[in-house]
Amino acid sequence: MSGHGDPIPMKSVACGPLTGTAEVPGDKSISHRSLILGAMCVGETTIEGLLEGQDVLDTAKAMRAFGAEVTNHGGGRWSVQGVGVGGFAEPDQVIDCGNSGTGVRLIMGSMATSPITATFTGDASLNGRPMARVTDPLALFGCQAVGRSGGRLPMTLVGAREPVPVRYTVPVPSAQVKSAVLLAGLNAPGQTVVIEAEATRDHTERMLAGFGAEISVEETEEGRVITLTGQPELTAQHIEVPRDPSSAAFPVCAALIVPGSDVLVPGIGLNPTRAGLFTMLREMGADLVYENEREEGGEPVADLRARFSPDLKGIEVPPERAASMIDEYPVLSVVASYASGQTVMRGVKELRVKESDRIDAMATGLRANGIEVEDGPDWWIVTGKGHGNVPGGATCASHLDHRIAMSFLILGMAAQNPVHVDDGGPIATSFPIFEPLMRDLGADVSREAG
Ligand SMILES: O=C(O)C1=C[C@@H](OP(=O)(O)O)[C@@H](O)[C@H](O)C1
Ligand SMILES: C=C(OP(=O)(O)O)C(=O)O
Repeated sequence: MSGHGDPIPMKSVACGPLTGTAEVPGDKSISHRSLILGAMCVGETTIEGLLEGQDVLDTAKAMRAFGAEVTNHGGGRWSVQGVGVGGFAEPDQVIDCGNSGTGVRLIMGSMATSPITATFTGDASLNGRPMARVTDPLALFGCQAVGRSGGRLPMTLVGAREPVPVRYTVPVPSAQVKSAVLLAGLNAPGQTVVIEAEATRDHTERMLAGFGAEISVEETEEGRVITLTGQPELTAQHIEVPRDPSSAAFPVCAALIVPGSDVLVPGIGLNPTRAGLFTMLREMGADLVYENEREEGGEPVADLRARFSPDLKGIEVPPERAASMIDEYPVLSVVASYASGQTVMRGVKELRVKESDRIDAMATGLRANGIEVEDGPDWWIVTGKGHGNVPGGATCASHLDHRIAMSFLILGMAAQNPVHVDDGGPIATSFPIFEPLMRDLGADVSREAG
């Protein structure tokens, strides 16, 4: 979905206690991978609980363009009839990945070692994001890429005719880069090795093993060394997608700052490479409890119970925890605004190349709402006002970024004055039911006349 509809201005107003159960949608990362791996295996993969956000719908459409049969059976049940590793057809249309960095980067990896050509584009946000981080390692397999200056979309990839396996050390902490290389390695003969100095989300490794690939992970002094044997026959799977911890973050954080709240967020994936925010919140003094801890479909899962926490303390976020909570810094900065003292976030340069420059977007909007924020190239510090003292009252720009829009709407739920966002439209990319779900809990979130 390139481009974007008319802006949807929204506001949130301080509300009474948030109570009840928040059933957030399926995990975005696992949803993308289910469709892509489903398309790359032989047979029919069935998926339950797929996230039906626009990012994932765009990946579903892309997999159809590469020749897979993708069917929506309703109620979050989907199936993919795969074409096998190396079986992708050449798309006869431009692949539009909309707002999704994960979608475009993983799909580029999955086609890079097939003898086909594909052209990729996205919306204004995605077309501004760096792609060389993916096309550089894909070039080592023999894939050529031509795009706009600065390695930006739109971009055409000519897949390698005779791919060679690769040994690659990922230079930035990025699960998207790691995954693109592993997916490309699937159709290269021999062993592809990916080394990451810092552990990032490991869904691709787990799911590749689940689909029957030969893959091993070794912890060494260099970091995590992942070895994948190319040209396996992947076998179709049944996948139950756990609920998304990055979406759960919004009702959880709202409950912590709205007086009297008590919210249950069931069935949340708590893969340690994703759960950094919840650890942080507990260290800040949040009343956040894991109930009914269990394993589902190879991923740790629990029900999260979040209650109003009037005595939150600002703390320093360990930089080595950044990858496990990378998408949660915007909403963490909102909670930090209601804490006492400073929340210090370092080693977070990657936040500047997401759907927006998230440090800049949050710093600007928080300052406009009366919060003190300092920032530098790879750090920022939020000085909390303490509970009850957040002024609010400003209109914040969401910059085509779902997490920025949702974070400012959470800010407004306990502020002295309503908080407005110029465009809530992007929320549909990852959390299409955000508005009704938050309203059901008791939040006063609404759309405003444009
Ligand atoms: O692999 C993934 O599913 C994702 C990886 C992260 O991006 P980076 O790889 O750019 O850190 C994250 O921000 C994104 O929301 C999802
Ligand atoms: C960074 C994100 O997504 P993507 O990179 O897939 O656009 C996100 O969902 O916060």
